[in-house]
Amino acid sequence: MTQAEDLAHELAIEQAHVDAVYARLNKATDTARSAARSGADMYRSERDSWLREEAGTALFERDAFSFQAARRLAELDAEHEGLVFGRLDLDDPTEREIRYIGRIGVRDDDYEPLVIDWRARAAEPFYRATPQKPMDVVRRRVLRCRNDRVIGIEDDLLDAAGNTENLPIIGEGALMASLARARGTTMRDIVATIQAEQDEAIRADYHGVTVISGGPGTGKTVVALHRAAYLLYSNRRRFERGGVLVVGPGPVFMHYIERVLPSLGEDSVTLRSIGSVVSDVVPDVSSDVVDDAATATVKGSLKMVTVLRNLVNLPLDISGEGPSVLVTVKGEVLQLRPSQVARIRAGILSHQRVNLARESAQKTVVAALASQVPADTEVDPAEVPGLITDQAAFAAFMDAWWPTLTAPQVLRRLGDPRVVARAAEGILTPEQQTVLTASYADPAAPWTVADTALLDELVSMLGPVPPEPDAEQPIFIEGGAAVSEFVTTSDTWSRKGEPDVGEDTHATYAHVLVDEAQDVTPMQWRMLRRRGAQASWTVVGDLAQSSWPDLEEVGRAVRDLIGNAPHREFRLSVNYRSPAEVFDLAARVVKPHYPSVDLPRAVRSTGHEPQLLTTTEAALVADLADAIDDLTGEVAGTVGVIAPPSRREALRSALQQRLATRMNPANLDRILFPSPLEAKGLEYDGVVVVDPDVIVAESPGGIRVLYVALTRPTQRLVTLDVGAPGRWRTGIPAHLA
Ligand SMILES: Nc1ncnc2c1ncn2[C@@H]1O[C@H](COP(=O)(O)OP(=O)(O)OP(=O)(O)O)[C@@H](O)[C@H]1O
Repeated sequence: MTQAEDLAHELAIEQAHVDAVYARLNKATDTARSAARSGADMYRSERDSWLREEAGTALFERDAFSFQAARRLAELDAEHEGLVFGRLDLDDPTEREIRYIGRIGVRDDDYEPLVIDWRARAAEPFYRATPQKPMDVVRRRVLRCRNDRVIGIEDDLLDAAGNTENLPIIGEGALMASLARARGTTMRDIVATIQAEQDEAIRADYHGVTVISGGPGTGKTVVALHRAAYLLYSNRRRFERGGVLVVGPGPVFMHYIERVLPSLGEDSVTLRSIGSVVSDVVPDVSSDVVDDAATATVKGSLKMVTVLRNLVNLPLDISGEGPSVLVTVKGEVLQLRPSQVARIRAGILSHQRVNLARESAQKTVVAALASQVPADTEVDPAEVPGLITDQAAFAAFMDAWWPTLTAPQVLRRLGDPRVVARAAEGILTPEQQTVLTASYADPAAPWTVADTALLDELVSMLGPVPPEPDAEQPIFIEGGAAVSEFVTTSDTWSRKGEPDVGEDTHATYAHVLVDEAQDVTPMQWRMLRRRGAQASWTVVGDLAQSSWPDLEEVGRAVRDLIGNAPHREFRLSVNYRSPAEVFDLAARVVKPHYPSVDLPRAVRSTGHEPQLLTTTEAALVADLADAIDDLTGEVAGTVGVIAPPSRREALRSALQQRLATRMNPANLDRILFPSPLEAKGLEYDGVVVVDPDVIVAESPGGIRVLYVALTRPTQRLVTLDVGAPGRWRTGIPAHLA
């Protein structure tokens, strides 16, 4: 047979099997629907009307198995990628065996596997077998399908000495074919081409902490997502009930990865950007606004824990000497001076949380006032507390002195330099205090990503907001001390409609997966750990890509998380994203600054060296437009334009106008303008990095953020210096520079 005939023959064989799988699933779907219709409630799942594996006790196990598969089929259909993607031809000494591997497992009427779930043990050789250690596999085959049609085949011969009779080898290898494909705007799963070192990390034990590290493009993110799917498969009861939380750097990244788990048939994982983790305890707060470098550094530091604790303990009015309280009981004047009131507050807050301590604060004040009633008065001592608390002046004092506090109210107080001076005294330098105050100067400014971790910290310091009957608003404080400063700096003072801090229960999960962990600040780690007090963890990152200035601090945060828990580490060593030519340049840029950088091996070469261009300020927009235009012609997928934050908006609007007049609209949609931080974790077929020196200057991560930008292309890289060749080029060989 010719090669083409071989291929046609093999495609027909595989199509027949895939047809059998879909026929079985269609049957299961029909049966499941009619069972659901017949009102068999015991078989209903909590989430929808499909039958659950666990609930189907009265069914044969094979039916439950297929029902579960049918339930997931709806998700998978949307992906247009094949349900069945692999085949193993095994040759053990006794017989030849064929195993089909797919996104879900399906069995035939006799409970024989038609397809094995990729996460099952029997599928392991698909990922682990090598020519050196074939694990009885003679031929590994990857099937490319579009919906239910088989459209391509890629084979690896793993055991040339095995029985290869009637086993033609087709194609040139699935991995390379997959890597060369154009990229769209969302990440694809890699279930058909997971490599052995990746598979080990995916299937690692779940207890304690699993750390996955590796350079750019080594598949850390995609591996971590497959691991989440694997954990759900191998321990569904535990992880589906307890929940799996996946945290990534920002909404753009979350959008990029959001289809991967559904394409693996998993829809029960919670995805959150780091700026939206807090939304379970401070509803409506979710941010993708990034502070400037100096502010982010202050807000991310552990020093803020003490600053916030001081802030919570600080009297609400710091302009005067503080409130006093004065009541009369049967003609007796009872009063506490401001210093006495302040002492009581400090004493209570040393061991109780504000929102839980109002009752004991009131009791303490009442007791101190009652003790002033002379022994010889006629009043029954048991009645004194009631006589005090019944008075409007006392109620007003309590409301002003001890209002229920919400985290947003308290954090906004940092807009007042006097408050910052008191709360941060001896903790932050005067410069840091100025930076902090400035960032809260505008009470209407949106919360930033760094603020969300501070809000989360405050929620746990303040305690839950108690459900309150409609209380009177505070009117005045004895002695004229007003609370107006507090009211005006808070945009959420009104009790009606204020963002309710809610229960003190942060949502907790059985497994927390943290991607781009090198950028998680110490304050953010505290926020994440509240979500996983009993959880096991997967932590994914690459120190060389960190935007945080203090790498030692990043390492310490992960060591603290591990503590005494069991843990394991995996290092991924192959860069599947960047062509070798591009990665070589990026490595030369980062290495001198960061000699211990973990540089992966780039497996693919395109033959295209990066283009290092220089332009002038005046010609920047025109030259950039030309570079983008060229790239859209050279690559089939996306083009990313990564410019320094200070230039980004102006460039984007200038370019949009210019490009709209000369490019076809379909190509315009392929062009994206991420900020250097947003580009983290993402990839584009072509990338233009604009003004690299300024990207370095504007980020606390410096050169490491440029390294991130340079490692985003899957095909072509262009850099554009403005004015003169940038300093970042120092050390790059002449033929490139
Ligand atoms: N085994 C594989 N088969 C096919 N593609 C793969 C494989 N492993 C990784 N890739 C692809 O390589 C690219 C990089 O993967 P991913 O984004 O997960 O890397 P990363 O290590 O998280 O990168 P970075 O640190 O730069 O964010 C993705 O397009 C991914 O699909």
